[in-house]
Amino acid sequence: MLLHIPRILSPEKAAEIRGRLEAADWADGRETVGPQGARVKRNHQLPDASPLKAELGQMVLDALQASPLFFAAALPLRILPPRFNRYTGGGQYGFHVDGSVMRQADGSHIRSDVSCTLFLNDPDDYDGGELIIADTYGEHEVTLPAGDALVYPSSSLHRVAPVTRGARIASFFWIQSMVRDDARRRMLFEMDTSIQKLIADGADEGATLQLTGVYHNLLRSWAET
Ligand SMILES: O=C(O)CCC(=O)C(=O)O
Ligand SMILES: [Fe+2]
Repeated sequence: MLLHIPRILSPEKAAEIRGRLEAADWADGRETVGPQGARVKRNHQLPDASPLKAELGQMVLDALQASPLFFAAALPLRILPPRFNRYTGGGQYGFHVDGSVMRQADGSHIRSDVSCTLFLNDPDDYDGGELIIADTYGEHEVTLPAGDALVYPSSSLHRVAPVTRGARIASFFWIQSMVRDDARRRMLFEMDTSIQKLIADGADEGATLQLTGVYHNLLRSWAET
């Protein structure tokens, strides 16, 4: 499931993070991928050991905590510390699939079920830079306003088109979901959003209670914790 999540960060918070990133020491993005990714990856990232990465990453995690839509869509169990990237001067990231199991600093591992790009500047600031995700319906091209995020299955082939003017700045990270299967996670998300709408529309209480029970019982049988 591809889902646009508006306003994870307010425009002010996104601007604050951008300001902090302006003076940052960027490293070659190829340092954090395997050989397959390195062949097609041409961008910059904050180094994993950078204190700024940890500080800004915590701001992103705090903002995610406050987003019920992100929670409903990703059903996060663990989130890898957010990273930050920048594409300029033709920088791009060719088609690749994200690593399936990622090692954390403490030696534990996270399975990537859901990938997320949180856009930190507006599409007017650059040309190109579309996040292009391939699925069975074809290719979806996405650029979003600063502060908005896209979640997409980590299993999908995706790429970032060359940035031919300006700079594209984003945070990106991976989530191990309580529900590993994308199709199940999508059904739960759709059920959750319809229940919320029925409740907001004042639907019959007994019926919404029963549906809420079905939601939780499905989650109970599918969730890994
Ligand atoms: O920059 C992006 O939007 C995505 C980056 C990406 O796909 C990755 O680093 O694996
Ligand atoms: Fe990726």
